[in-house]
Amino acid sequence: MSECVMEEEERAESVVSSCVSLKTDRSKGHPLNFGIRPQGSPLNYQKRSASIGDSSCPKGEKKRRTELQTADLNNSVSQGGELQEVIEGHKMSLKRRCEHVTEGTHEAGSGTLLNKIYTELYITEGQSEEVDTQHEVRQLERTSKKNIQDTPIKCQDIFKVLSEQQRHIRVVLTNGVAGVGKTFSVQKFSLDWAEGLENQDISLVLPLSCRELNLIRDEQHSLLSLLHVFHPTLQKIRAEDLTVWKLLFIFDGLDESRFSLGFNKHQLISDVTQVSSVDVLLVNLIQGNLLPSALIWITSRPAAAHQIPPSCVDRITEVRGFTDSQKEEYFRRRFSDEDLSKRIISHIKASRSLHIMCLIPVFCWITAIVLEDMMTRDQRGELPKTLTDLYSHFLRVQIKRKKQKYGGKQRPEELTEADKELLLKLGRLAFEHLEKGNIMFYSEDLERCGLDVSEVSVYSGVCTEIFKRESVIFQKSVYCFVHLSIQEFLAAVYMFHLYTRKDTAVISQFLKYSEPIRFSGFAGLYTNNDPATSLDDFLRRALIKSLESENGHLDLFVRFLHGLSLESNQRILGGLLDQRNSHSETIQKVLNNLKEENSDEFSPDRSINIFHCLMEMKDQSVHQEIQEFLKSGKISKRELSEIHCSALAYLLQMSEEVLDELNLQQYKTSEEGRRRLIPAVRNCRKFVLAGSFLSTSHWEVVASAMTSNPSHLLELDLSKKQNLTDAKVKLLSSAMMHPNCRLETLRLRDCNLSEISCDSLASALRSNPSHLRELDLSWNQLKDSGVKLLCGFLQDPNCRLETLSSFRRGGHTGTTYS
Ligand SMILES: Nc1ncnc2c1ncn2[C@@H]1O[C@H](COP(=O)(O)OP(=O)(O)OP(=O)(O)O)[C@@H](O)[C@H]1O
Repeated sequence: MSECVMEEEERAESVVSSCVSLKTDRSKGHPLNFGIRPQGSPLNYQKRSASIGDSSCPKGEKKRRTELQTADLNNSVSQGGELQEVIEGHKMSLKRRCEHVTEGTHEAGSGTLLNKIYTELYITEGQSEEVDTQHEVRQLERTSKKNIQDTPIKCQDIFKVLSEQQRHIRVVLTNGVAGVGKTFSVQKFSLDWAEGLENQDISLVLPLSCRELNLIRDEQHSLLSLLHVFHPTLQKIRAEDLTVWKLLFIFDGLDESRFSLGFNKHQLISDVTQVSSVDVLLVNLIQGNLLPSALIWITSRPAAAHQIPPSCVDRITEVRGFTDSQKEEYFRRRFSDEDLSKRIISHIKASRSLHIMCLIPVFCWITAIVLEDMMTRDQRGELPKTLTDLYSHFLRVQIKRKKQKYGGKQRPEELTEADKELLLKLGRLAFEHLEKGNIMFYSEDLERCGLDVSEVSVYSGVCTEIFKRESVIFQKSVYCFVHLSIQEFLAAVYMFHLYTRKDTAVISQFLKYSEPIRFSGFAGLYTNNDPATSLDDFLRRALIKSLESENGHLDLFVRFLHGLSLESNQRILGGLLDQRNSHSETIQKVLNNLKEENSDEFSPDRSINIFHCLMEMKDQSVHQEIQEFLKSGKISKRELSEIHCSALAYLLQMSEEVLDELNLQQYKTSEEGRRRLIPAVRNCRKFVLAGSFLSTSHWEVVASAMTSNPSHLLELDLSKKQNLTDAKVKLLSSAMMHPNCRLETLRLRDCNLSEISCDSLASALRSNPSHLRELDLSWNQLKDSGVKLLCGFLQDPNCRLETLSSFRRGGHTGTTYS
């Protein structure tokens, strides 16, 4: 081991408690540049600060101790009080920035105290699978079940070495869906540091939001000048200071960055005064070419996290939102009126979908705003139970707040023509950018939709101006909806409005199918450009459009669209939508369409959204029938329709209990119905799939069940699947290679396996050999070469296989290994 590596390990050891062992290969292959040791690196300080992480230390005492330690550090690294002053100045400035939160309803900087409302979040080390392929609201439904195998980690500990297997943690990547609390975590971490409470071994915490960095993406900067721009209090620091201090750079919201990180091909930079573009500086920092001892924390929504190569990351964490008790804690902290918080908590507990949604803090915030308003005024209406209900109320509360704040002659509940116009322009912005997948808008984007920037800032609860403070440095403001789901809601409001106004041009453009219509139910009914005439026709075509989306980016939009067709929801919106189309016969037609929809061509995950649309329309019949079906225990007796199967798949997937066996043949339903049940494979131990034909999207769901964290699937029986092509075996084999896969039994009897398939299986078995106990390959016409490939695996010392059955059609005997 080279000397410099040892030095790095010593440093790593020194910042955490003494029980840490250095023996690990976790950071193997990480391109850390250990060769450059910062001059006068404060090793001594770090050793002395080892007890900082001691959570048993009372807060006051901890603060006093850490203040002494920080002072000690700063004296040792700076050659005078001047730099100490710089640090103190930076701490004060950061504290000012972070101590208040802006939650959309306040002017920047004038909001609530962070420490008053901050509620501990559930953060885990590692991350759940397939987070990047599904719409975020669907992900949250899936992640709402807490996994037993998850390792929780506290926000303030993310750079600490917590187990014997870990070594120095330099780069941390924190994933999390929109609104889950990543920025709040960054803010809390920074505030605790600035107040001298946590992580005092770090000399400077330097948050840099990617939104802000976007604004200089076309400029050239050195790392030093970048810091001067974003942290003006650091004007006095020099290049040498950066190399001796322990710095933490926080890049918040990688998903919002509009620059691309080229890790493979970029200019090498190791000097903090060398000028380049922001993306190149970032890549060099992450790779450790620039300031190799600096800590880096990157936060991102899951879809963008892949930009950072795994080899550069020492720890991945995932913000999972609030656990059930944290949800309650949130509402208790938020309201000083104990009775009100109790009533809100019990309402949320009584509504399953609201309760699930509140896993994400931003939904807690929306729910808190709506329920507080409804419960504290004299109101007779029903409390919201569906998402459309909730979001309609949210919009109404925002309108009311605006009226109270800025005055106006009419009653706060009433919408003026100007209000309507403004909301619809916002809706247009939301819709046009939702289609393109955009969540951030510049003034030009607003102007294109006829929005006056000053109007938008008045609606601060709906569309937040994010760049207030920085406007001194930058001329450009950036806007976004406070949460993607609000953008989706307003987009649906806009689209529904266009429908009621018969604005066929935009509607037809939106509904245009990407391919000729292939559905049996639709054949001959429409041509691509036919305008939607009736409400049921319009909603049906919007649904198909959403089913066609690969990542489900229109799922929530289409759910809202269905919800908005109900008069009860339109009424909440106070005249924003025309109510003339919602006759009960039309509504019944829409419901029937949803129940009879043929969606066999799409992923079964997408089909579940049809059931959600039904729920948004407050049709509980399918849900109730499935609950009765489950209670009856007679699963093979009752005939199930396709929509029943989607509802069942959803309930089984979300169930707290893991199903022992999912055998598709046991259900009395059509072939499509069986395929719609497949998402339930994610929550069962044994999956039996005989007969049914599955397309790639179905196999992908099975593979995702094998790789999810944790994976419950222990036994997979695919016997008699003659159409198990090489490509599908390859998909399954790749899933078997995944470290999360725990499959113990795999039955592939009579599957017509080719040599290529045997090869894929053999490589999977070799790369992840420790789980599989039983492999049944009987009644396949395996060639000798295929058998040889598989037998190679039997010699692997890690092979745990106990039974390998390989009868051939000719009747050779199988072999049992123990
Ligand atoms: N720990 C928390 N305690 C209390 N409220 C929270 C917490 N975390 C988040 N929130 C609420 O959720 C909102 C969204 O949080 P935040 O901006 O941190 O999410 P995010 O993960 O950064 O989202 P995005 O990816 O959309 O930027 C906050 O404005 C706040 O209302």
